[in-house]
Amino acid sequence: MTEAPVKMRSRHVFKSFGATRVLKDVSVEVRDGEIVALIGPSGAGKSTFLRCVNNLELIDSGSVEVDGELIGYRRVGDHLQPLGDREASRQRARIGMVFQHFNLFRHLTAVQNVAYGPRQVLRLDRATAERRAAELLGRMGLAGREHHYPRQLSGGQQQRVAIARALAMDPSMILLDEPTSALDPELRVEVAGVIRDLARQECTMLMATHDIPLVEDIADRIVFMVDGTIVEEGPAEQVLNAPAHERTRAFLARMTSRNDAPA
Ligand SMILES: Nc1ncnc2c1ncn2[C@@H]1O[C@H](COP(=O)(O)OP(=O)(O)OP(=O)(O)O)[C@@H](O)[C@H]1O
Repeated sequence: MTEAPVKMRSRHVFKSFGATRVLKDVSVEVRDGEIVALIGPSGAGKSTFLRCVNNLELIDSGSVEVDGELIGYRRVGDHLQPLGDREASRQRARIGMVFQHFNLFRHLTAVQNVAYGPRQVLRLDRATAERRAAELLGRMGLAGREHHYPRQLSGGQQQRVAIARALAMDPSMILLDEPTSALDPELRVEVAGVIRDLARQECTMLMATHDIPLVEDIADRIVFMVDGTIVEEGPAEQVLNAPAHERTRAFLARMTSRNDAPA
């Protein structure tokens, strides 16, 4: 079987915030249609890495490419120059991002939240953008909630609006940052179901998560990161069942026992 083409490739990414070195030589590949789970303890740098892929943060050195295009910088001769605002937001618009705390506009309804990007960035007219938004909300099981404001929706429903919002831009890939971790168990199941459906539709996803059952369910590959460095990566089944590294084993044991603990 030939391997799918590479969708996202990071090479030797370093990122610091002041004196805090957060990413230290992170090289990751995500292939077209692949679901990659980025796992690891709190503070490992998972969110920061996703933010770098989406150009919400600029890396200090190394490179990130999506569909072969350099993210955050342009080459000028031998040098790299940070992109201007316009180019940076064009890149951001091509990569969907779903956040832990949904990040919906509070003053916009569900359908307006989903239609916002297509109207502002893709320049769709209002009727077309809202019709497409309503269709996507329907696919997320939110028919009838189109005109609700975020405060009138449960956390699970808000996260499904956020996923619809990401899909509305026809993204090249979707980054999910702890999409289920702000949710109660039953709402988590609801959102996990939507993410599982997307995985079946061969969306390309890179997801930072502590939700090991969701990882077991949908991930093709796992990247395990500790303290800004990748400790282990491989096919999900292999990493979950026979982790090669002691730190991966200890982390998974800790996470699994926490998930199995009575509520
Ligand atoms: N904007 C920032 N300014 C300063 N430090 C930051 C900033 N963003 C992240 N950090 C630091 O970077 C480190 C990694 O944070 P990050 O949120 O990427 O980790 P994480 O693996 O996603 O953790 P969690 O699982 O808790 O979400 C932490 O020490 C954090 O305090």
